[in-house]
Amino acid sequence: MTNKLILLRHGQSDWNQKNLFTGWVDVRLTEQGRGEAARAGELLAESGVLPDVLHTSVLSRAIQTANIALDSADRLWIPVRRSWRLNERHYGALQGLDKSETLQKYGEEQFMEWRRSFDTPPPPLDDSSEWSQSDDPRYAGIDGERPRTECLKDVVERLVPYWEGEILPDLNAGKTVLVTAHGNSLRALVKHLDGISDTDIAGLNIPTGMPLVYDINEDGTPAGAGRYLDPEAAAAGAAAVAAQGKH
Ligand SMILES: O=C(O)[C@@H](CO)OP(=O)(O)O
Repeated sequence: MTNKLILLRHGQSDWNQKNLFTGWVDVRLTEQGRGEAARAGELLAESGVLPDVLHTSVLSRAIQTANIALDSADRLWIPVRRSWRLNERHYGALQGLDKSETLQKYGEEQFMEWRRSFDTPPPPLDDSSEWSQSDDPRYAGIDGERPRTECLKDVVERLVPYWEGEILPDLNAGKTVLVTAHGNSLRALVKHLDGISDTDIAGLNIPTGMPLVYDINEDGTPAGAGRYLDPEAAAAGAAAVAAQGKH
C-alpha cells in the first residue's frame, strides 16, 4: 500500500523577487507568490489530491503558501504541524546579499559551491548581524542546534529525523500529507527519497509554488518518480531558479 505525499515550495517571496539570499530571514510572499500558492491549491483540488494533514516550516512564506493553497482547495481545516527542521537552509553570512553581486564579487565557482555543493557551508553569520536569528523567539527551544550557517548535508541531517519520526507516521496512518517548505529543504528531502548522489543533487532545482506528488511505500521509499501536477510550468520554474544571479 502507498500513501500520497505532496511537496510544495513556497510561492515567490519578496527576496526571491529582489534576488537576495534568504535562508532563515523571515520574508513574506509577493503578490505573484500569493497567486502561485492559490494556483497550487487549485491544482490539488482539480487532481483530487487532497491533503489530510499539513507539515510546514516555521517561516512565514511557507505558512502563507500553505494557508492560501489550502484555502483554494477548501482544506483550511486540516491539522497542522510546524517545525524548524523543514526551514530553508541557513545561508550564513550570505543572508541578505544580492545574488548577482555575490556572483560578480566571488566568481562562478565559489558562488556555485556555496549555492549548490553538498558539503561546503557559506561563512557563518555573526549574531550581531541584522539578518541573524539569534534572538528570534521561535527558535527558543533549539538552542543547542541553532545554526549560524548550513550546507545541504546539514539540512539532510536535521530534516531526515523529522521525515522518519513525524511525516512518515502520518503517511502510514493512511493520510495524504502536504509539506510546504523551501527550495533547499525540499532538495534535501527529494535527495533522501530518490537516493540522488551528493554530486548529482547540485543539478536539482525546485520551482516555487508547484505541487510535486509522490506515492510513498510503508518503508518510506517512493513507489516511482515524483510528478509535478503541472510539469511544463514546473520545468520552466526550475530553469529560472537554476539561472538566478546569472543575468
Ligand atoms: O536564498 C535562498 O534562501 C534560496 C532559496 O530562495 O536560494 P538558492 O536557490 O540560491 O539556494
